[in-house]
Amino acid sequence: MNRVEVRNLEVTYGNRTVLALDRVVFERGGFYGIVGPSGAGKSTLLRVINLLEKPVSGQLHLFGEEVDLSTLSYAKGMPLQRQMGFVAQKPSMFQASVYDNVALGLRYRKRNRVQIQALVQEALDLVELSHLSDQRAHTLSGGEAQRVALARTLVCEPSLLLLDEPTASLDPYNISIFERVIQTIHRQKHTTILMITHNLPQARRLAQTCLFVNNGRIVERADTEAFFHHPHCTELADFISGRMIC
Ligand SMILES: Nc1ncnc2c1ncn2[C@@H]1O[C@H](COP(=O)(O)OP(=O)(O)OP(=O)(O)O)[C@@H](O)[C@H]1O
Repeated sequence: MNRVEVRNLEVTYGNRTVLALDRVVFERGGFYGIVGPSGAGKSTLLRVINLLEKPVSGQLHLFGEEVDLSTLSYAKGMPLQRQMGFVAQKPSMFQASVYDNVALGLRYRKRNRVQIQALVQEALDLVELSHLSDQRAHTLSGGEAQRVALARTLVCEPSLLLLDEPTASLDPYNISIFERVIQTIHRQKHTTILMITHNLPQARRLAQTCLFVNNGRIVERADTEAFFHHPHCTELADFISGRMIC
């Protein structure tokens, strides 16, 4: 996979512009933390990249292809979307077993039964939930369900993993498993990861580069160490110290 590059992006709701970006590049294999106050436009950015949002204007360079976002057809978007994985804050489980939930994407991709069994087993082992394979997914605890959602995404081996506050509702035990899994995937598969989080220590722990989004713009971007230790703009300094009034 090549870099992900967004250019000339404008997203509006009614007459309000909620995201306006000239250019942002995410290098292949990078782990990016996206932080910023509520309503800044972080989720909108991830939805645009995941082709779930049709902006007024914008170009996307994705998996070596140039995409005009405002005119993108379903037929062109679908194969690109299949190379991405998305985990949101709240997992939604299908009314089926844990196994079937994780197998779903592989069945869409027409993998054979033996391959599916091996890959689902591997994904459930990774999130430490093999023992719940036969359990109905809608009976899982919130933390277990989120780990199943992660397994369901990773089993399809996405080149680009989009995470939108994935651990916001989890307890420390589940957070540590979730973090360990995405670090492993990043290290072993060189998956590009974009993660929105309100948990600043988490962004510091995991991300190589952080971006600060405020009022629909990327106001600052830096290596994680510099981002937290030497913020350039006052808004970021205020945000990090908890002084920002949203
Ligand atoms: N479908 C929609 N219709 C109208 N306004 C919307 C819609 N989706 C998002 N918005 C608005 O766009 C702005 C950006 O929303 P977005 O969800 O991207 O923010 P965010 O930075 O992810 O916030 P949070 O951290 O609270 O999740 C917000 O003001 C939100 O109310």
